[in-house]
Amino acid sequence: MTKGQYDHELPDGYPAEYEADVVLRDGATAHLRPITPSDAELLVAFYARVSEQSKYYRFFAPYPQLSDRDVARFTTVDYHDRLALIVTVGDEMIGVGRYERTGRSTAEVAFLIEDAHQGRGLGQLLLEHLAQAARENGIHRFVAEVLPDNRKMITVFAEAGYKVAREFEDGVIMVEFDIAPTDTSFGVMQAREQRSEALSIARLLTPSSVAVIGASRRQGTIGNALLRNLRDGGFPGRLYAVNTDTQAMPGTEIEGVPAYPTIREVSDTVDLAVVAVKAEMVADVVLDCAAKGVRGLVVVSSGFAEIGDEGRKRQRYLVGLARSYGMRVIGPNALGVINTADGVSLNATLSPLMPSKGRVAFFCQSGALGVPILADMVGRGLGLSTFVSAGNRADVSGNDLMQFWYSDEATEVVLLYLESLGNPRKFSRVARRLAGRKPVIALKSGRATQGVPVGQMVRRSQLPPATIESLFRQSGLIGVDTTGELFDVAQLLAHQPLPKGRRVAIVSNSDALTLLALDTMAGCGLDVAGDPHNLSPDATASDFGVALSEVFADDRVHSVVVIYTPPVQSNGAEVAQVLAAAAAGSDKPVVSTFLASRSVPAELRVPDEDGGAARGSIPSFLNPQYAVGALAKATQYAEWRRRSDSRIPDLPDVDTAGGEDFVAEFLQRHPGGADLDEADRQRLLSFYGITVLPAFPVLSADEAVDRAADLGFEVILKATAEQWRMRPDLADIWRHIHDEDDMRAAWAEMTQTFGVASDPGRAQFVVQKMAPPGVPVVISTIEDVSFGPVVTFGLSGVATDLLGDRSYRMPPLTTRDAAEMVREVKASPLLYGYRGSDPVDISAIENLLHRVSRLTLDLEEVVRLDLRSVLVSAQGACVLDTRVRIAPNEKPRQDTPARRLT
Ligand SMILES: CC(=O)SCCNC(=O)CCNC(=O)[C@H](O)C(C)(C)COP(=O)(O)OP(=O)(O)OC[C@H]1O[C@@H](n2cnc3c(N)ncnc32)[C@H](O)[C@@H]1OP(=O)(O)O
Repeated sequence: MTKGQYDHELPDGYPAEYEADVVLRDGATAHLRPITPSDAELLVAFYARVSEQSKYYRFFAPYPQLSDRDVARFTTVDYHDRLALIVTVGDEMIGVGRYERTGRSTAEVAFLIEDAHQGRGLGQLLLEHLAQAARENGIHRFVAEVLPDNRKMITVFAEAGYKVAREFEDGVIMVEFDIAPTDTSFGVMQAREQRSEALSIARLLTPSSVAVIGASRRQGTIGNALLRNLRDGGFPGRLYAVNTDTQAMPGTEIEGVPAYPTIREVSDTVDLAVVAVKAEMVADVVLDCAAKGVRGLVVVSSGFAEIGDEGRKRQRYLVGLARSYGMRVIGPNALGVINTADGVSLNATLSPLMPSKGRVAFFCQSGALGVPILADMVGRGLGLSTFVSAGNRADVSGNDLMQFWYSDEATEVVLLYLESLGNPRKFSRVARRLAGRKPVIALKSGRATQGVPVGQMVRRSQLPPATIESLFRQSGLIGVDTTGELFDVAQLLAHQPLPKGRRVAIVSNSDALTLLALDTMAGCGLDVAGDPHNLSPDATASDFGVALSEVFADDRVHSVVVIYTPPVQSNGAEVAQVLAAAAAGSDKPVVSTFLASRSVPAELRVPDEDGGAARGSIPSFLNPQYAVGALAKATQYAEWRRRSDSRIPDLPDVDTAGGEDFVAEFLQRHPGGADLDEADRQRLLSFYGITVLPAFPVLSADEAVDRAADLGFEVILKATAEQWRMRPDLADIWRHIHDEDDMRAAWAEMTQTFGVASDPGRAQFVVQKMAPPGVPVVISTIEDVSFGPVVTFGLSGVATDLLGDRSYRMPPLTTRDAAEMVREVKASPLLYGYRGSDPVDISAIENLLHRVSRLTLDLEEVVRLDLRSVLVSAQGACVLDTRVRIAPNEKPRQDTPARRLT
């Protein structure tokens, strides 16, 4: 292996003077430079095995460039004020890290640290090594970055006495390690994952050379179409056709492209392989690609997870194989990828139409929809940056792409067509981060419950369809219902600024269309800024000009809708020119309904250097409802972006480790999972600072009286069985008890109403101290197949239940999320003081919501958590009744060989 074989782009912020030649302890020299994401990526792409006696790490499934006898060695050198970690294989250095001393005791680790939930990951080993090296060098502390969702790991550190220091804007937490003088074992670490993910996707999407494997000579076949589309899409790099049925002879061509029987015979390097051979042959092709040093695969072939168990096995094998050679895979069963960037112009898809270069990126989960959707984009003249239809998403997922687009400068707007959300816990975090930087418009199908095609791979959400919109909104996603709307909103956001508020001015020469616009505005929360400028049907361009200059100058106007219906003697071009001139340079977004167009008409276009529509171009919609609808979505998104009070509260009293230990111990007692009894529920919730008013099971009237006396009256006597709780026709399941006589009378009555216990040994009633009166509310969590954990809130009662009056959010909850959850339910006025009642302590509800959210995120095994009776009053919240279920976590981990150390 030679130096320079890997990319060494330095991340921002590393001064060049960190580069230097240094002499290693054993006398060898090495060129020292900061570790880069690609170094780190390279390192974690190895499987490593540790020889306990030495500091040598053996790679047994190495990069193609390394043989399985290669041994990586980690050496630490002291270089001026910095320590450097040098990773060498044989005589060659494959990675260099530096950790920096400030004073004599602090060092910083600039490393990618790999997730090591299962066993000891390479990142963990690196850390152990660093700790050792630090100790040897008299360094007592260093700092590493951790992603906040890795709570388990943070807990491990906290327990071991490491400080979790600061939380940064993009959610990275710095952990400070105090290096103990003796052995230190590190827990799970994951950092810079996003940067590394983005980097590998960027490489995959910008190949200099591409081979189509299975490039058929027969027109009309998939392999042939892929080759032609690449060729005709203007790919400027080197293109090769691979077809086993060709001669290994110079000059052999398919579709005018140099052809070879296998990729191994291509004399050039190949960056990307587009694979369209029968599923059974894909693994062999992958091995050939690995030998060739290919970096990425787009596997179009079907016959994988979508066909059942056998295909799933084949898919796992494919991904494992590819990743063990450091290759990323798009697919299998993929439509492919497009990258319109200058100098790339890559159309590795089955779509013969390639949209022009633009600022919109598109992740399309459906292959079948991909082709018509791309055609629609071309029809609308909507420019594209990248398009990915990743098929079964066995390796590269929508989440990965969102991470890539976060830092992709060519992309300003992201479109998602989703059928399911992959890893939902990750989805909300990644989406929220991306949406904080650029608009993300999402169309989610898979809401229907009837008539769903058999064998559909999509996991169906159990949540009421309307809640999907609110879950999207929480993450800052712009949810839409149709592909038309997807592009309408994209047209607007790709070309116009975000509205600064809700007030809209309408300038129109059609009363009928103005009315339609006003109706739509009323329905979607936009306000009218003053009276509409209703011009006569035969208004001239200068009439429009006067009205437009007024609204653009008016500070009360946040955005402008222009409706123009041309009279018979059309002067459309003139009106368009006037509009374009009036809008130029304005920071108010403008939308129009103009000559029944649904793109950016030539007159309203600000051309960019490629002849496309640049920012400032004014999109035009088929009718004013579409225009206003798109504006409303943009306005909501802009409001989300402006929110400043979105903080995830700290909850310092939460004892995650206590909760985890409890769950582990509970699962030992109940290996298959079980509902928790009263005492266990109290204990578990106490780790999260949730106090439940104790309830004492009683078996007889005498016992009930004794208990009540112990507690001191006032108490309640409550029936506990599930079947009674749910029956609206029965009298109250609990009674307020003042004294012994009350208790005896109530006992007699209630045992009469609810029947005598079938099992006399099992208590059917509990005695509980009387809680202060308040409004009863419910807080629960649901584990949804599509969205992952979801926290819900509502007021108790049959009516609110029937109406489904609940709010839903994905954890973690920000302070804003919790506040909105409470306000959003229709019955919420009862909490804020209704008809003379005292307002309740809203912050107590919000506090409980945060604790429940945190517990759900921390303890995945808690599959159900209901605080099903919480009384809230002006004095606070009192939790009366809960239900909790713990079950073993059977979700398969998304481990791939490159991420696991075996
Ligand atoms: C919903 C969407 O649209 S998204 C897209 C999802 N993907 C799909 O729908 C793809 C579905 N189709 C498949 O998966 C098919 O199996 C395909 C397209 C991969 C292969 O199609 P087939 O026509 O069966 O392939 P076939 O075995 O005939 O080989 C095609 C060509 O590749 C060549 N070939 C076969 N194996 C290899 C190989 N290992 N290496 C190189 N070339 C090969 C053959 O020589 C043949 O060339 P020819 O047509 O010039 O004679």
